Amino acid sequence: MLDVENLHVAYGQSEVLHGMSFGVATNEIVAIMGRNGMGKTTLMKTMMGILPSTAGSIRLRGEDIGGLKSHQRVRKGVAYVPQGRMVFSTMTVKENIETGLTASGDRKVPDDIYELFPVLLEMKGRRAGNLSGGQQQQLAIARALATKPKVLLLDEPTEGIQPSIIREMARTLRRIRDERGLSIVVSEQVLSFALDVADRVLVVENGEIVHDEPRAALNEAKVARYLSV
Ligand SMILES: Nc1ncnc2c1ncn2[C@@H]1O[C@H](COP(=O)(O)OP(=O)(O)OP(=O)(O)O)[C@@H](O)[C@H]1O
Repeated sequence: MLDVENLHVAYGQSEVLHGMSFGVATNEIVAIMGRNGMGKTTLMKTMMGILPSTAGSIRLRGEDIGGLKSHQRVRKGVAYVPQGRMVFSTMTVKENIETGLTASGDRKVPDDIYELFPVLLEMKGRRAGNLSGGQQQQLAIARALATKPKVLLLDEPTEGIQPSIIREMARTLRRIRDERGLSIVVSEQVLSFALDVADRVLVVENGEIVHDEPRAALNEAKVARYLSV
């Protein structure tokens, strides 16, 4: 579904991704793990077209999308839940979700989005800024799903969220994958969440992928060592 090959990204003269390659299959959930500053956000932003790459390719179902602008990538089926959620705090919950509809062409928020996140239906008239962190994360995911994506990118969705909600989020993401046949790429520092949610775990260290293993065969101790400072 998604193929990243030899991706290089730099801020000015300083290269931070040094030739990353990986693929994500249809229906697969891949967790990209790594400590702060290792390049996860840079990778996510580059896949979404927010940052340019200096070399390499990004293909969606074989089509090179690396030259497209973000909004064009959304129309091709890539959706993004940024770090820190970035909901529009003065807009209502419903209005936030509706911003995703321009890409799908739907005129109203599909019922199945509120079925996934009943709390958003309850709160659809409230300003997003008044929601809790966990509710805002659900809203950011709902907004992304409103674009009807094939690939969902989430940047550190568990950041600042309490453990019970983190477990629920893992279940919800697997349900989204099962029901919609999506591919999901999630960057993460919390190993227990990655183990709950992912089919495959990659580790990024200093802008390179240093570990890539299916969940079922994962050497947890080795991954934990990469994550410890
Ligand atoms: N705007 C920028 N200008 C210059 N360097 C940057 C910029 N943004 C990030 N970097 C550097 O790029 C490297 C990768 O940062 P990135 O934010 O991608 O890491 P990360 O793994 O997502 O970390 P975090 O978990 O803190 O988000 C770091 O060394 C960081 O200092």
